[in-house]
Amino acid sequence: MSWGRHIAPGQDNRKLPEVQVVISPLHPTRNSPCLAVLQALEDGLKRADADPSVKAVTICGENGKFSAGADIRGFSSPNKQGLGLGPIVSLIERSEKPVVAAIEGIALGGGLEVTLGCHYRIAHVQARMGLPEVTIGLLPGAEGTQRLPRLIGVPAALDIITTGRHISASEALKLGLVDEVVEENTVEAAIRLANRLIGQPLGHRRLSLKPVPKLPNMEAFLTEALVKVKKRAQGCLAPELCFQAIKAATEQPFADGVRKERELFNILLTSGQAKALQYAFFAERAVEKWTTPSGASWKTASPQPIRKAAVIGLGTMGRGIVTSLVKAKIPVVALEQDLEYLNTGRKAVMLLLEREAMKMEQGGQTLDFNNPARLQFAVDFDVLRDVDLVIEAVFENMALKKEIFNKLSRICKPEAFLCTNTSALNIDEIASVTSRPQQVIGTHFFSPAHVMRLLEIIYGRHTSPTTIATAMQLAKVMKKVGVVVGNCFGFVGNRMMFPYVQQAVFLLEEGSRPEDVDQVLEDFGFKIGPFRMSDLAGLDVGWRSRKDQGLTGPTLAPGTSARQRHGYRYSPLPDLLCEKGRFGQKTGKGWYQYEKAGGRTAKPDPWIHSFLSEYRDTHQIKTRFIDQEEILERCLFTLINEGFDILAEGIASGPEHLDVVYINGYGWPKHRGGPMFYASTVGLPNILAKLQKYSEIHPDVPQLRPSAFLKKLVAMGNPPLNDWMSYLHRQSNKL
Ligand SMILES: CCCCCCCC/C=C\C=C\CC(=O)SCCNC(=O)CCNC(=O)[C@H](O)C(C)(C)COP(=O)(O)OP(=O)(O)OC[C@H]1O[C@@H](n2cnc3c(N)ncnc32)[C@H](O)[C@@H]1OP(=O)(O)O
Repeated sequence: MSWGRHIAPGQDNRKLPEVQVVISPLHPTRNSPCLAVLQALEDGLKRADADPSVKAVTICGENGKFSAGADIRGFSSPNKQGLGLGPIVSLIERSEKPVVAAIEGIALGGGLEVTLGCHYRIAHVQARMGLPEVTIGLLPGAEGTQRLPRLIGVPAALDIITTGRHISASEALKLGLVDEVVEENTVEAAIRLANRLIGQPLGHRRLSLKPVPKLPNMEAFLTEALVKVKKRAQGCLAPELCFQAIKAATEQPFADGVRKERELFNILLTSGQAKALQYAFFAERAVEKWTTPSGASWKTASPQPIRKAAVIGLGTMGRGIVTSLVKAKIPVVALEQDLEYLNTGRKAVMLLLEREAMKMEQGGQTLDFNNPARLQFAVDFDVLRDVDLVIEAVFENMALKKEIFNKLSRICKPEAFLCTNTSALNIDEIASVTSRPQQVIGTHFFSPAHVMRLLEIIYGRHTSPTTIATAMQLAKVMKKVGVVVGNCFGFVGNRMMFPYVQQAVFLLEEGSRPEDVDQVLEDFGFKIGPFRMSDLAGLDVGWRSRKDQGLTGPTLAPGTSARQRHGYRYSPLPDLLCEKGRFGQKTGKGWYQYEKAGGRTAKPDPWIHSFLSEYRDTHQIKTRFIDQEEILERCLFTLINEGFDILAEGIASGPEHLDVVYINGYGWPKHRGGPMFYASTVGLPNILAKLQKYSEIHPDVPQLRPSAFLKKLVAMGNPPLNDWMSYLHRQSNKL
């Protein structure tokens, strides 16, 4: 931080003296001396106040960035930061000399709270503002929950604080969060304004002295708002506590509201949820720095530019992928096998794009998709000659994919990248039919592809670092989180999902009902339990895959035991449902019943209950009561156990990768940090002990047998998650 006299350029000859206070940089370094920044700000203000030659103050950031707020790592250090900013904001507000904030770049969190203490705020047209504390499990604890509603009213403050969303300068101006938006030099504009304000009364600009603007029916508004906040939060504490703090602003004087804010902030700060959310923040950034076991890395690989892309197949996935590419402003050719499929696909894509355009318009943005240079539909592979990258998104069938890749290899220009959207198939086998396996890569999108943030990026044996870097860059441009993983059946996400779903089905065999299992996992925080998920995705998808694997259907060897495959436990329950045409929502019946085919409201189905009971009788399974703890442990611990195997095999380069996959692709509750982070909070010895217990009871379920890597970590003394990977190749004499 620096401070000094500042004479605004282009001023009149009176040359009014003032102070420019420069505050914290955009990216606080790891151990950013935040307290030092605060101290310097306080000292600067006090000196400005004491110096009679100083008539006004402007506060701005360094290098064209106002502030990204506190260094998030500081919240988990013993000397927790953030608590000291409130009094400084008050100090700014109390200043008898006008204080103007010059907001450039970003003003987030504590940074924005500083501006709320200022008497005026000027923002650059490209600046973004927000109070994202809720996203890291906190609330704006420097009196922000008390000042913002006084400035812009309760509904807008509630929206900004409970969602943590960033807003543009133009929206900030509309809301009254800033007084002026400028296109030129913001600091100079702020200095000019500060000079004009010298000697003018400031009382009405001190937000702590203002009442919260009234609403015709504040109580009813708040009641309704709380329901919405809780629904969105799905077990996450921070949004509700943000709400409570804002409610306090509507009911209590400023000082009491600040006390309440502090009390709520401390609850959040010491909650495990804040720690988990802050871990998730850094995990998402850590996975950008990908590496592979062969030594390829983000540091040395450079992405190639993608000027034009193609998508093959306009089914559900292809439509979403095309929409994402158009939104990312990448010209795209959408290809289908014949005109009939093309027309159906085109209509669906246009509908998606129209909806997206409408959403974007609300945020003041436009989406240009009616331009053939941006989006072209075709049935002829010849149009793919000049594209830089193709994403194949056809049916999950190896023979079909190989046929397409062979064709692509012959038609596309030699430097084009060939991506396959698959959720499980072998990338090497697909690449083997091309003459450029180094440019073949898996890009596993999640449905709906234009909404879901995860992109699993799967490298094969021959995939080049440039290809990985290009796919990662594509993910970034599409505003997705790319996670680089190795090639194995189901990759990371589905491979971990398999034992989870398998346990859920075994629990039904033993005595649970679908709604019991779903409830436990939804109470844990999953957006949707495994059976509701299966009904949504369609039971026929897994059925087809099991038929392909010879686990069921006509290729199954005669005399195979109904509940065993290859000597291990198998449940035919999902197959039996499919044989009865119960594919889930699409047929109106699955694990639940629906109001009609395509219906969305799942209702427990008495038919399923009696079907399960008959099934247990047939197979002489004694129905038993299964408690919530067992449901949770068997489903989650087998998923986590698979995660340890994945790490040990080098399929993912760290636990953060698995966590980012699960948070962004599988509805894992972010406030629990992802499955591997959750495992670290439960304690690896506890997980191991439970797996051992369940494995003894169910010796024919290999997924319950503790992973060797998990055992090793326990033997090594349950090290912190950050250190796990360093134990992978260390010898343990305790094993
Ligand atoms: C004097 C007044 C100023 C205020 C000083 C602070 C005083 C503290 C007192 C009060 C506390 C108040 C509460 C808070 O402020 S909580 C923090 C609120 N802020 C945030 O949540 C912002 C989080 N950051 C982001 O949203 C983005 O990083 C963004 C700033 C928008 C930049 O995005 P982008 O350009 O895409 O860059 P990256 O996200 O990849 O980030 C680059 C690297 O910077 C690291 N980073 C970013 N923000 C923080 C942060 N707040 N704390 C610690 N580290 C941060 C990020 O991890 C990347 O690191 P690396 O390169 O190692 O991966």
